[in-house]
Amino acid sequence: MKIAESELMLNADGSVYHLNLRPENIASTIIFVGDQDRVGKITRHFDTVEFTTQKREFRTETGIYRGKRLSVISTGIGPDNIDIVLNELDALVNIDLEERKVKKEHTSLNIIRVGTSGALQKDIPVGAFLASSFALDLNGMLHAYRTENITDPEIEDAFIKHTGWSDRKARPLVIPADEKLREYFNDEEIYPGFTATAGGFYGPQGRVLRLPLQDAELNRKIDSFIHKELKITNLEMETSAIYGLSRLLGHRSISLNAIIANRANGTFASQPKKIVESLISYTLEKIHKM
Ligand SMILES: O=P(O)(O)O[C@H]1O[C@H](CO)[C@@H](O)[C@H]1O
Ligand SMILES: O=c1cc[nH]c(=O)[nH]1
Repeated sequence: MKIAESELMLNADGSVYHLNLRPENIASTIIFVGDQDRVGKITRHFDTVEFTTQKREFRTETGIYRGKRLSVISTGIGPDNIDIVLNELDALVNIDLEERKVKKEHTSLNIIRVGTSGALQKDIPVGAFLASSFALDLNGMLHAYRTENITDPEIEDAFIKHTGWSDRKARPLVIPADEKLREYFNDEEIYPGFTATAGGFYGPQGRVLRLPLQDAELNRKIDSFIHKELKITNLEMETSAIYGLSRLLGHRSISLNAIIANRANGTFASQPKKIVESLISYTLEKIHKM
């Protein structure tokens, strides 16, 4: 079936609407970052950069890092942007853009997020690296899709009960990382994590500046949730959306985060950029050996 022009929007040069990319512009291993300025901080380690583009917050650079072709894409902030980035990347590899038809053969991408995050547990220090074994979706974007086969209702129900989760908010969803990537990034330099993904930075992550929260105790209840030794480790704004859409579309993903704040201790890194730089070096070395 042909996909209508209004559903798969393309630019005049045939590139996908928001990312400005054509199929030949991307590698099969893609690093996601939130911040568009982080793209160059990664590709400056590359031997060569063959392609660069940017539209809005979505910057892409593709090149060679120690013999391996990689793309780096900035996703901007939040799960709503991940909906755009993952659907458009998937279209680049799994839809014939000229015919506007889904290809018979499926192509799977490797997606590795290099992000920043705030730890929720006192014992995960600022400066640590964390690989999310699981994601807890607190924002709801994924409910637009059929998620019943990729989520974990047992943990979700326990979390809903423990927190007294308001039924006026979207049901939280638990989604695992890709098993092979999780195994590969399971080493002593990096904390294994259960990452909560919020739809905002302030209220949705329990921060109070001037506005009172719907549930002032929610962060404390998230911190104290334990299910079969699993504790929620950190808060950020993309991981669950990446895991959910990757699973639904048949791609492999893992999210790595530089811990730049500790919410339980009330601390913030004096040099967050340095922590991100170290996570970039760590990640590139691991990808090189993959
Ligand atoms: O540093 P990035 O990758 O953007 O990640 C984190 O930082 C942003 C908020 O400051 C959110 O996108 C959050 O997920
Ligand atoms: O606390 C934090 C730190 C970085 N990014 C977030 O989304 N939250």
